[in-house]
Amino acid sequence: MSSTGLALGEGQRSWRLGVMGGTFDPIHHGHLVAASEVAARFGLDEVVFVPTGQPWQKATKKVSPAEDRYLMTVIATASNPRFSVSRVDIDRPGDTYTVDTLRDLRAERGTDTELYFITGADALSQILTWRGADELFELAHFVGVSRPGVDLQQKDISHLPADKVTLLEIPAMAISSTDCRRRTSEDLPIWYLVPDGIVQYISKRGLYEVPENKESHGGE
Ligand SMILES: Nc1ncnc2c1ncn2[C@@H]1O[C@H](COP(=O)(O)OP(=O)(O)OP(=O)(O)O)[C@@H](O)[C@H]1O
Ligand SMILES: O=C(O)c1ccc[n+]([C@@H]2O[C@H](COP(=O)([O-])O)[C@@H](O)[C@H]2O)c1
Repeated sequence: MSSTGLALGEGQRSWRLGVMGGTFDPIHHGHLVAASEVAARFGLDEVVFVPTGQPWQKATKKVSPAEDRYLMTVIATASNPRFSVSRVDIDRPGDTYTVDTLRDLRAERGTDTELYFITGADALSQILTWRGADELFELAHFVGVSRPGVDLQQKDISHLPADKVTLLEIPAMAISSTDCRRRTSEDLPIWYLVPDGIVQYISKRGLYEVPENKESHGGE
């Protein structure tokens, strides 16, 4: 890794680190394809997956324990040498904000690391509602990826700094965590929507067995 704390020498370039933040409840192939595609298109050296601690925008929904979401993310990414997982968000108390995620990764990896935050294009168009929106663009470049149901041509990002934001069409994967949870609760298969190890983990831990609308808010 280039994050040695020493200045970069001549001919060396900074380490390009993709940051894929998500609730990952559970992680699925849509997330993995998005990370892989952005890595290829931006020449990223590594993509770090960062499971959220407490996603404040999902405060009224039941979210599985952070350790389950973290372990599923580790299992799903283990076979790719360029993928890694960070605990920065789940180890930080309180609600999760991306500005804290990026500050922590910057402090951990050093200033010779360029950060590329990967998110759905739908989320990206809302980014000015995120905490510390101005600082976000100083810390990272933002890549908004397509997902089924989101028309990139319709996304207006003219209010965002043009040199800090890119929209990227990726292979369409009509998969959502919501649908994986619903299918599990209805005893329908999720094979091939998520990596095999995630099917096994969900079954072993009994996650999502009760329909979401029958549960009270739980989480941590
Ligand atoms: N199928 C997909 N294709 C591309 N991007 C996706 C896909 N699913 C999720 N993402 C993006 O990955 C990031 C993390 O997503 P998240 O963990 O919330 O998954 P999700 O499937 O959207 O979950 P939920 O259905 O519970 O809202 C978000 O920025 C989201 O837009
Ligand atoms: O910082 C914020 O205010 C903020 C608001 C909404 C979402 N995010 C981040 O966007 C990523 C995807 O979030 P989600 O809820 O779609 O899983 C995840 O890393 C969140 O922490 C961040």
